[in-house]
Amino acid sequence: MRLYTEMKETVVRRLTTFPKVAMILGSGLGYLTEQFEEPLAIDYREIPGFPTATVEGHSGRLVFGTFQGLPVVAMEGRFHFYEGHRIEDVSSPIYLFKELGVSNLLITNASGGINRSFSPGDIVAVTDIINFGFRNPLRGENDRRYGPRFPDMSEIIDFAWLKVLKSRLEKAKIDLKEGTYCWTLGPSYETPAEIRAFEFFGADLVGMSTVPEVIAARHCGIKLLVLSCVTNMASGILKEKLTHADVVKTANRIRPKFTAVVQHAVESIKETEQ
Ligand SMILES: O=P(O)(O)O[C@H]1O[C@H](CO)[C@@H](O)[C@H]1O
Ligand code: HPA
Repeated sequence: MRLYTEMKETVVRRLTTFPKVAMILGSGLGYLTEQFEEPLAIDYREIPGFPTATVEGHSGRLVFGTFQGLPVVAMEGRFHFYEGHRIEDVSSPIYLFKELGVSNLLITNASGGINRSFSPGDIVAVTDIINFGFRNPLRGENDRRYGPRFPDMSEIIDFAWLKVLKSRLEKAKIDLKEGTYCWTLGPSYETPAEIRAFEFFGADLVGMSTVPEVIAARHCGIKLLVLSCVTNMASGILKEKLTHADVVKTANRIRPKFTAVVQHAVESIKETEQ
């Protein structure tokens, strides 16, 4: 689509190396870009047609650099449907990544834990999703240059990539759980009755992002891994009230562990290619 090539042209003018790996950093997880060598930040406002990030904990920059020896780009701040963006704009960064030649995408998010074996601070590899936002970014005319009209969704992530990551984390004695992520539109948190319903339908985690990005990544064939930080137990599971300030606080609390898991995830890419 013309829009994505325009976005690409603006970004490319500033780059010396094309990224191989892209990351979308969830609420409170933007600190990861501090680990990048030779960082180059581009404000979303500089990119034509790119939406702007409005949520606290999402600073609104594309940061390029080197991480674990690989050229990377990270979104410090993602787009959520509840901010008022069109659903196709929520997923537009994925197509920019595709245009830039990105082969691997690591999506991260903050989520509420529905599965009672999870605790705040846990990191969960998302292995499946439920679209309870009932919106699809592929609605409308399909651009066949990116992918098919009816993309397969039977395996949303790259399980070979996850396998390597799990074996690395086992050796490093870092715990990684697995689960199904359920998307709600937000921005209000869920009610206890909604969480009971989502639990019945097989959800382990709940959040207000990720699913449109996953659908777009499957559409255009980028290898995907999704890591969720459980920042709180979902509504009604504990007595506490939910606040975004607490979500960001917990995401910050697990900074060393989360950084280590992402380092291993990027290192794992090298191993899957051997
Ligand atoms: O999914 P991310 O962007 O990490 O953020 C999560 O945290 C916010 C709510 O606290 C919502 O935006 C929810 O989706
Ligand atoms: N619900 C929805 N989104 C979230 C939550 C939650 O409990 N925690 C972090 N993001």
